[in-house]
Amino acid sequence: MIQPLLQTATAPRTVSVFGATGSIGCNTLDLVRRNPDAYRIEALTAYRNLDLLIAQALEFRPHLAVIGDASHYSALKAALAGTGIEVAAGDQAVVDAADRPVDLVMAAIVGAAGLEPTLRALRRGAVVALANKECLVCAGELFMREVERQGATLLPVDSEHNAIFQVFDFDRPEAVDRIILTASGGPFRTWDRDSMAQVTPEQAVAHPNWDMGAKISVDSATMFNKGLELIEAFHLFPVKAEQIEILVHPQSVVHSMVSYIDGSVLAQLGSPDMRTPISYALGWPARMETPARRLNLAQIGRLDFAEPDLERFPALRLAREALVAGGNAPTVLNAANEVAVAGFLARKIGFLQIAEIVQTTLETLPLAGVEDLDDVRETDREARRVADAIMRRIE
Ligand SMILES: NC(=O)C1=CN([C@@H]2O[C@H](COP(=O)(O)OP(=O)(O)OC[C@H]3O[C@@H](n4cnc5c(N)ncnc54)[C@H](OP(=O)(O)O)[C@@H]3O)[C@@H](O)[C@H]2O)C=CC1
Ligand SMILES: CC(=O)[C@@H](O)[C@H](O)COP(=O)(O)O
Ligand SMILES: [Mn+2]
Repeated sequence: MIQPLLQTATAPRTVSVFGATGSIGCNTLDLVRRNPDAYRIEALTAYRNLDLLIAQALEFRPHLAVIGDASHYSALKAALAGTGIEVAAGDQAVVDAADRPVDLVMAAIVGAAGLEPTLRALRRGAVVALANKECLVCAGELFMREVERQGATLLPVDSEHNAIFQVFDFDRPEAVDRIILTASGGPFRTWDRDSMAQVTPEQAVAHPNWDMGAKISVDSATMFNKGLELIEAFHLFPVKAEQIEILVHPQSVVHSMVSYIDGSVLAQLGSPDMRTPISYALGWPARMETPARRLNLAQIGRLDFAEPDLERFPALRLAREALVAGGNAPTVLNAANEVAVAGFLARKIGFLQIAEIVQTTLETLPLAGVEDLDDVRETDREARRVADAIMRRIE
């Protein structure tokens, strides 16, 4: 049983889970299930997975269950009738669910769709456990400005950023030399480009180490995931872009490292199980017990590291260029990637065309400043339109 510092036996921590039906959402609820006295669920949100949302609502008895796809409203209402659980549907209802006062919000919606509810939660002053990296890619500066303005607490859940969060000396950032983001290299780490041209969605979502949703699994395979994480790290930690390195580490045991000016390198290690970083956020500032397999380095025997290959994985180059260019470029990169990944999963385009579509979209749209959230929304819409048009030409 956990014993977080901010909790007493009579006051369970209240939690809302956005993206409850996804991989992060389910892992979060698994930890809650194992610690029933320590947490109470306020709101659960899903998008299309009605059956799972109903099952989760019946098990965890939140005050509110929201389905993003409004066509499921009646079915959700009927299934939860008589339970006392409030029901809502539609995109706006997902955002409004973030108004519910809670101790912690798990932001685990996939894609830029997570931006508005997460911002709403920040504005209400919730502690936000952030899995949704696309928030920071498409609106990093505005998002972090909002965090500062609200004095909000942001707890990184993405395994690499959670690792860095655990070993970064926030009191002495000037002592940090570099951040080293580890990358598994994905299922095609050793493949040549000709072979990658033929891969199927089934092969691309089969990550060697992690069990994740389809979109992030494809991102890992193209290595856009590491590109998005580069931009995510830039916004989360007080370092310059050139201080963030990417290092291929196929075993996903060292989750990331911070290198200090005295030559010390601090790393966080663990079995690849998202329940460890999720638990760090759920229990924060205390640690809680998880069922993650204990690391046995003697059994693992060796850990490998290598430089990333920017020729075979152009996503890494594109993401760094977008970060350095700034302005609307990261928003465009993220939106085009979301469109291209969806197209690949729907078998409209080939694997290598994901990065091609992102690159062409970036080349098509002029670099411009992003002043406010309306600019982000407009850039996101326009980039999706352009990426979609490029995809149709390829199809
Ligand atoms: N999975 C992992 O281990 C890791 C994930 N992350 C990040 O966490 C986030 C979630 O990833 P993951 O759990 O894998 O994703 P999944 O695809 O497994 O789950 C996504 C969740 O978001 C919901 N959703 C999808 N589209 C919308 C929308 N338009 N509006 C509202 N809700 C929506 C889905 O609902 P439904 O299923 O009901 O349609 C589901 O609950 C991503 O940003 C990812 O990059 C970061 C590190 C590790
Ligand atoms: C679990 C997690 O945080 C993922 O982002 C993971 O890191 C993906 O693995 P890659 O290193 O292959 O992108
Ligand atoms: Mn990650």
